[in-house]
Amino acid sequence: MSKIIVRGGQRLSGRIKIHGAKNAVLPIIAASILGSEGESVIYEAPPLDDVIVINKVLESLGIEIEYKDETIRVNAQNISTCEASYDLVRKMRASFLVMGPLLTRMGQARISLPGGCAIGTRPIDQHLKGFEAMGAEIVLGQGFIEARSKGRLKGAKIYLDVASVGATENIMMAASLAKGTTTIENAAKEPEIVDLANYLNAMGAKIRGAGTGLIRIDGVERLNGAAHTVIPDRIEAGTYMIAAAITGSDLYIEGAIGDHLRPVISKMQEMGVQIEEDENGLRVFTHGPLRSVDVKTLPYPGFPTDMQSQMMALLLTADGTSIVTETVFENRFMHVEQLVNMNAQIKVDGRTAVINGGGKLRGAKVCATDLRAGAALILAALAAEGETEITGIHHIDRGYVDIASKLKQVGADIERLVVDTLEEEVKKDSISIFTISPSPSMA
Ligand SMILES: CC(=O)N[C@H]1[C@@H](OP(=O)(O)OP(=O)(O)OC[C@H]2O[C@@H](n3ccc(=O)[nH]c3=O)[C@H](O)[C@@H]2O)O[C@H](CO)[C@@H](O)[C@@H]1O
Ligand SMILES: C=C(OP(=O)(O)O)C(=O)O
Repeated sequence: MSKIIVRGGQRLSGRIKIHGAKNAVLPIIAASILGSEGESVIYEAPPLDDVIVINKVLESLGIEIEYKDETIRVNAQNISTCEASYDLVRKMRASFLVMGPLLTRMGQARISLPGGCAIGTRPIDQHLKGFEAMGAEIVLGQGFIEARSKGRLKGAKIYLDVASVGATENIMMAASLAKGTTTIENAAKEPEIVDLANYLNAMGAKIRGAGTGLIRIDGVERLNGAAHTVIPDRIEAGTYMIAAAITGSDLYIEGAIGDHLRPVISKMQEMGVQIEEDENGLRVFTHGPLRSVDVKTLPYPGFPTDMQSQMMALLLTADGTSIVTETVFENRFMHVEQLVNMNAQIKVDGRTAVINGGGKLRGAKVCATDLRAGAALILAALAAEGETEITGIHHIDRGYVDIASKLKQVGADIERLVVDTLEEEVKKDSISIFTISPSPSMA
């Protein structure tokens, strides 16, 4: 088991380079299933545990896949089975994104039910509603979902009850090979949806309106492999922006796209953080104390739920009382208990947390209960007095490449102990097909 040790109080300076976006690359890898001829080449694929898992899902379907130097090559000409096993799907919910591509290309898919996770129940009813509207028959079995279609799926008008990111992606992929036109109303507008649509269009799909609430997909008869470069990870970028602000430092976040981070930039500026944008990234620095603000998470372009816990860590260092309301997931305050162990003053009532900022954070032994909770603990630890020991690091590895070494390089007193290289972790998990460069923090 690995753990991260942080001794707080260091000023940071320099540049941090942002990797490709986890939440963009996962659906893009799933979409590569649709390419019946030619190779897909996916650049800027971050070396994350989640990427390894979805690659393994594709491999288990008989697809040829190679992952080297942050580039994934997929040859999906032959697919030998339409079933994704429980062992893989339980490791990562996003595995369910292979349902749409398999169903539309092969006429059937059988996927284990993705489990609930720490941040909420996370149903998939909107994905299934979309597939059914396109003519698929859905069978819910013991622990699995099977979808079948007689012939090609048919284009349909689909209204999503919630602007679900995953449902929008799954339906968009399924509709790409359907007969006729599909419209998705109340579609999610996240930049990752636009990135997926760009990749699908490069494969030969006809998608318009991605990034708005109304997406129109004119189905085509076949799609082929294509080359695509994944967008930078806005949540990774936002996390390092907060690292700069929480330590009163000056950091340049290389690769961050300001337009993808508008709600985060705006809230941080409201707090008094200085942010300068240019075409290559963002400079984040502070002058003087920060002010409290209220934050409500919402689907894009609202404040991202994936930045809520990190923002809460920052609000602990601001003068005054802040209110954080989580509207996207019903159980995403698991980090509060851990932050309270670090002397944070936070009270939770349902979906609202009241944060009394300005007190001294103290180092403690804490546990990452989920991915972004883990990021928030690292951030709080950077600002805390004394030493913090963070366990549950496997959650953080799902979404951050080399977080400890990236922060160390800009001056943080941080180390990762009892280290396995990604390669060793992969071996333990009997994954042998990938060649992965050892990551600096783990070597
Ligand atoms: C791999 C990936 O991209 N993960 C992101 C994706 O997750 P994911 O795609 O799972 O999140 P959704 O947008 O689907 O979920 C948003 C809300 O809709 C609900 N819902 C969703 C689907 C459904 O069929 N029925 C339903 O009720 C969920 O329970 C949740 O309350 O978007 C989330 C919201 O921005 C982010 O936190 C995750 O990081
Ligand atoms: C919740 C997240 O991811 P996932 O949907 O993969 O669990 C996240 O990235 O914060």
